[in-house]
Amino acid sequence: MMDLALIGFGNIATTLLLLLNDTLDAPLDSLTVMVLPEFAEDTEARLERDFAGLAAARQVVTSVPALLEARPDLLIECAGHAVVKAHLPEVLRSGVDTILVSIGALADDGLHADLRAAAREGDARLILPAGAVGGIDLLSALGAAGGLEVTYRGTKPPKAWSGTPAEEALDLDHLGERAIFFTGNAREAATAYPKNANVAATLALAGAGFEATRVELVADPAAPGNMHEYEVSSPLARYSMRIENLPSAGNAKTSVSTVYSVLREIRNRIGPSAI
Ligand SMILES: NC(=O)C1=CN([C@@H]2O[C@H](COP(=O)(O)OP(=O)(O)OC[C@H]3O[C@@H](n4cnc5c(N)ncnc54)[C@H](O)[C@@H]3O)[C@@H](O)[C@H]2O)C=CC1
Ligand SMILES: O=C([O-])CC(=O)C(=O)O
Repeated sequence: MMDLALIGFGNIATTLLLLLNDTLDAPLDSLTVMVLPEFAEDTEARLERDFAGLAAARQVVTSVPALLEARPDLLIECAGHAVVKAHLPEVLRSGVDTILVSIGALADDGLHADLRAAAREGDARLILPAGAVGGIDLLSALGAAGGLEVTYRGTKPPKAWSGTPAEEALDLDHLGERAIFFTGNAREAATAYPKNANVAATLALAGAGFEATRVELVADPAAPGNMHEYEVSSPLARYSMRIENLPSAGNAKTSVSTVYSVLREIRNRIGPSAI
């Protein structure tokens, strides 16, 4: 049915494989998972324990050349910005269609250009999923007409901002009320908050670009989840969006809907129709 490869075996990857296990009509031909060497043994054990029925053949690798030997039809990057830079040019140049989840990495214009050139060279496609946000279809369509104004606000409970520069501005453990700790553009947000502002980059890429997309980041002890709100004004349409996402059990920074967005991309590639 498909030779699937993943880079990363964290929250998104493992949840995605559980979903595929539950929803695919037929097993994958093969599943190749690339992890850091220190996680190889545990990952092999987990693949055999939980995903033996998901793919006819399963293997864990620790390098891109080993991954490419499996000749995957589709690769899903769910490992982080550093992996996008270090490994995806080679993957795309080798002709492997790639779903890039850590979209904020594309705030680096040079890297984005390299990836597009690699995809052209390899006759591969670089696929950017909507991830944790919605309305990307309309935003991207309106973008073609120009004249877009986009303002985005990302609000999460304080603990989702731990380990980020928000800690320098706020006492996240004792935050009593909502606090805006970042105001700037999408490039600054995606670069400074690589695990929390991929959505800002997605909106920028689909719409008005990294400089023109205004961003506010907020910690709120009363937030019902990871919230993404944005307003769009264009000569053709105006709309606003407010999404309250359930955080992942395995990573409070990442919304569960991100995994379903990747699942949608896979299903759209293997089903008889796409939506
Ligand atoms: N586009 C979007 O809307 C969203 C994007 N994301 C991004 O997706 C990515 C994955 O998110 P999660 O699964 O929640 O994170 P996670 O931290 O649970 O998993 C990342 C995994 O990548 C692995 N990894 C790191 N470097 C590696 C390497 N060189 N080779 C192989 N594996 C490596 C880590 O060991 C870890 O298991 C993150 O970059 C996150 O910021 C998350 C949510 C929404
Ligand atoms: O944009 C990100 O990096 C992650 C995020 O906010 C979410 O998953 O809700």
